[in-house]
Amino acid sequence: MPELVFFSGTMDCGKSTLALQIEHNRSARGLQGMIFTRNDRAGEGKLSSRLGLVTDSVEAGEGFDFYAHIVAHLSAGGRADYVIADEAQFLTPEQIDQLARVVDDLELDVFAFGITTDFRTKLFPGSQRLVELADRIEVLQVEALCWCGARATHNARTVGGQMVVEGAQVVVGDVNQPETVVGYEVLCRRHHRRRLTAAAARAAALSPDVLPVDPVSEPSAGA
Ligand SMILES: Nc1ncnc2c1ncn2[C@@H]1O[C@H](COP(=O)(O)OP(=O)(O)O)[C@@H](O)[C@H]1O
Ligand SMILES: Cc1cn([C@H]2C[C@H](O)[C@@H](COP(=O)(O)O)O2)c(=O)[nH]c1=O
Repeated sequence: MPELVFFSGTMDCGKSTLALQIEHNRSARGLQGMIFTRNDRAGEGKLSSRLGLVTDSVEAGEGFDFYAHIVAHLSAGGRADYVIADEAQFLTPEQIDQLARVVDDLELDVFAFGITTDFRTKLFPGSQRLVELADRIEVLQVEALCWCGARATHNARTVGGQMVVEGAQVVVGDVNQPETVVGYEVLCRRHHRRRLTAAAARAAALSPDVLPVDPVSEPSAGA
């Protein structure tokens, strides 16, 4: 039975790598995939992983119709055994509906990859629709880690090195960026709530305000 599967996780947890592995394993067995992305950091029409792998893809922009595109491809004698859609958080809810129709009416597996929530911890519309429609939601097994060592569950955005919680939902970018540009950092919920990035935690640790109090000079309880 064909499925719509949503592989979700934070930024930098290996989603695009897994998409490329699924593509590799299936094409090695003679299957033909159709690969789509939107706003990949490597540029238009590319699906890229931080491990250095990259493949060509079809750029699924704002008005792109997945169902019509795939039907046209098949009608022209093309072959398609499965579909991969990376950066699926950027797709519109209508486009996710089209992907569900590809599964149900064209009987193709669709593997969608994306982050669930944005830097404000709000669902992306495309991810929300995937959660609503997917046959299966898979959380990536290689967990990204917060600076404290806990599993990272949230994405923080930094501007000038400071964590922000206001701004446009979509700003293409990456983790481990210099302070001068918009960057991202994955955090556990506790530290996302406290707006404590790795840099903020380092700064707080160095601040005299939080240095351990010398018990000798500390006034006694009753004083
Ligand atoms: N130099 C490296 N050596 C080993 N693994 C790496 C290296 N750089 C990145 N990775 C792995 O790649 C993952 C990011 O993969 P990627 O597919 O680009 O993530 P996503 O698409 O989820 O943002 C990291 O979590 C890490 O596991
Ligand atoms: C949290 C968040 C992320 N983005 C952008 C930043 C990247 O270009 C992609 C995520 O890519 P990845 O392969 O999963 O690392 O999404 C954004 O536009 N808005 C956000 O809130």
